[in-house]
Amino acid sequence: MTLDPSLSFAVQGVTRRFPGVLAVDSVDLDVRKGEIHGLIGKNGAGKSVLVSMVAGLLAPSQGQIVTSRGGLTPSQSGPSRAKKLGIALVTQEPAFAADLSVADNLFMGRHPASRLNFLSPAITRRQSSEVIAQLGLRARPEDRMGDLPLETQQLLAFGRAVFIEKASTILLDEITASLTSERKDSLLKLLRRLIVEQPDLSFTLISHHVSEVMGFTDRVSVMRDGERVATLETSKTTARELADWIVGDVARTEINYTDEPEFASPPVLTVRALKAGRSLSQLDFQLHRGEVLGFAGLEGSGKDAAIEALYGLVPTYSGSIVMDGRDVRLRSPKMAQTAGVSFLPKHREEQAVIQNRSVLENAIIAGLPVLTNRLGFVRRAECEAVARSIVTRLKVKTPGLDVPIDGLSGGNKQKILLGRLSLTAPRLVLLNEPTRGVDISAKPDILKMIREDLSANAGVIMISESEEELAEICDRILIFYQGRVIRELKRGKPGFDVETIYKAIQGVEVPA
Ligand SMILES: Nc1ncnc2c1ncn2[C@@H]1O[C@H](COP(=O)(O)OP(=O)(O)OP(=O)(O)O)[C@@H](O)[C@H]1O
Repeated sequence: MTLDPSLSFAVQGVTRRFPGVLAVDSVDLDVRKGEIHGLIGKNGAGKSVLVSMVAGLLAPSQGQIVTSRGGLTPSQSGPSRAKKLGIALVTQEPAFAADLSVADNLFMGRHPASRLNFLSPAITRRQSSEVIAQLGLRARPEDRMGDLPLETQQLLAFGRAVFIEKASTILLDEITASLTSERKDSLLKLLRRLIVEQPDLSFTLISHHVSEVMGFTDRVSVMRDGERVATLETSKTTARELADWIVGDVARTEINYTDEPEFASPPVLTVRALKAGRSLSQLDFQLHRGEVLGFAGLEGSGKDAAIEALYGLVPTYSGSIVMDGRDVRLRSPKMAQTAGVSFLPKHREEQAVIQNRSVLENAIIAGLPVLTNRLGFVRRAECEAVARSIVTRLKVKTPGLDVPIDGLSGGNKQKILLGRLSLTAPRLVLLNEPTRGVDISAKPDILKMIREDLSANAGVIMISESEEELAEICDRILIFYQGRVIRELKRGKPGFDVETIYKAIQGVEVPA
């Protein structure tokens, strides 16, 4: 295992398989010392699996990762080995102990090497203050980690890797995704400053943003379907060219066009000049019964704020929301439900599944008001009939109605949650990533159910990270970019294809 001294690490013929999935397919990749290397590709392209192998969290099925201090192979891998090689991975969800202080977290696991090298609390406090200052954060070494905003925690995880572990190969997995734009800019500028100060460092930056990669990297590698399809000098390429590499040339033929749908009835929802949270600055649109409308955009583009405002989760919104001709104020989820809105949140396990409760209870909870008699007792037989009909109609695989929902697969849980959405006969159904974390076999059933059942008597709005999925089931797609809708795509019209959706989301110019 030898490495060209100009390189920080080399991925050589690396493959990673999971049952039924070839996540990374014979990838070769060189990352140089002193460079910021972007890694970009659509969802599921294999970026995270690749960097997880470089960080020793997953062993390659084949191939090796080589650094100047040694390598990682199918038989010799592991996070502590990667750490010894000077590799650190920073992710969106830092693994900190919420109850410990910032200083304790930053120095966790760094045992004194000798009595003379003892890390006294005064030293860890002082060094923590220095890290905090380098990152320009508002925090103190003694603050409880769990009390700090996630953004601060993420930056501290970065600070630990760079300033305390002094790693030389630093992998950043989408850490810019949830940062405010000022924080993002200052972090990316800090990367450049660090590289100038320490030319042996390298940063490998996974990002979904073409503009970010164009603005802050030296070279960029594009992943598609598990393969590295290109490595480009950023200064010699354009955003358009990069987007072309990401999408590939198969996209245009994937979708079966149908005629442009017509919706003659009055709209169920009219939104005017909606402004909500930090990210949504302006939104105007109408939605009809029977229509499935996609919201597409990068994180922070305003699409999530829009859907949350429509479910009463952003009480400070401004603008007008008219449902079935009536002006409504949606200051709380309760008010939204009363107005006829149902919502499927993105974080199913934390926000929608009732853990340790049965399939039956999870299936009927939204319908309790109509399944309870005048004395307040639940009508058991009706509840069972409702739950059974959800299970049968959506082909939910469960050993019974009374078993805890926890044992069901992600796809089967999601079917239960989607089934219960229609119990209140909503006029507007909001779905945030309905196929997130769902096994592949359940996806077609879920999409069919959205298309055929949920939209039968309601207007449906759906957010999805998958352009393919949006193009498959939506009638119309609104493209959000930097807080507003920059493009509307209609089924049956030119541009209703994966390539256009992807480029429009990235703000890369596409002909209208
Ligand atoms: N633990 C796992 N078990 C089975 N399949 C997996 C596992 N982890 C990832 N995959 C699959 O490997 C493929 C590549 O996933 P990966 O997370 O690397 O994509 P990505 O490019 O990072 O996407 P995203 O941008 O959405 O994070 C996908 O098909 C994914 O479903």
